[in-house]
Amino acid sequence: MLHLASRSPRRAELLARLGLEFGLLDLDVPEQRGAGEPAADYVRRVAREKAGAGLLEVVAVPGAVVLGSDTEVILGDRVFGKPADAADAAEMLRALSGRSHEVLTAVSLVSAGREAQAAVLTRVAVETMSDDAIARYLACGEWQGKAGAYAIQGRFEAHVQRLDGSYSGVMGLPLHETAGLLRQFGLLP
Ligand SMILES: Cc1cn([C@H]2C[C@H](O)[C@@H](COP(=O)(O)OP(=O)(O)OP(=O)(O)O)O2)c(=O)[nH]c1=O
Repeated sequence: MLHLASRSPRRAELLARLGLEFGLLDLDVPEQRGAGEPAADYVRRVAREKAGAGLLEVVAVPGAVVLGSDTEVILGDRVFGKPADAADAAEMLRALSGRSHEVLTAVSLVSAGREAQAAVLTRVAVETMSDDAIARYLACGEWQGKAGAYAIQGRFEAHVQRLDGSYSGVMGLPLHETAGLLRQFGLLP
């Protein structure tokens, strides 16, 4: 039985598209990047920790497999997680305006005896946004709880010039790579 260790409704919606049944685990795993920790190591570590924390909850269930995932927005040496408030979100959007950044999502699958992971990097080019355009976007509220203060699956897509990589990965769960991991665990044909 598969369990999704996530509070993100997007991840549940995306996973459901693969057509398999799964349970939901409500966990709160701290996301704190270590000093000097490379972004890719950080995203992979947090995804593994989410899956590992989930496994502790269901370890008594025979055949339990847990999926954990993490998404961060990377701009040079800066890593943007979920903004703390509107001011933080405004700062992130000003930094992303008029340039390309990367969205990195790692997915971990763990069971009692096994672990596997995939990570997907997607390049996203954002048009130049005026302060007014940023203020209008912030007013719609969709930035809340999203890495980098935007949700590509909503109004923000109008500001995206190009995307090279995985659209579902930007939303939080790259479906092609996730299906590959689930196949390795015998959960998908
Ligand atoms: C960039 C981007 C991020 N996001 C979301 C995906 C993730 O839910 C969130 C990044 O935060 P995460 O810490 O990866 O996930 P989460 O806290 O929402 O959920 P959980 O840890 O319980 O699984 O940002 C979008 O929905 N659209 C986007 O375009």
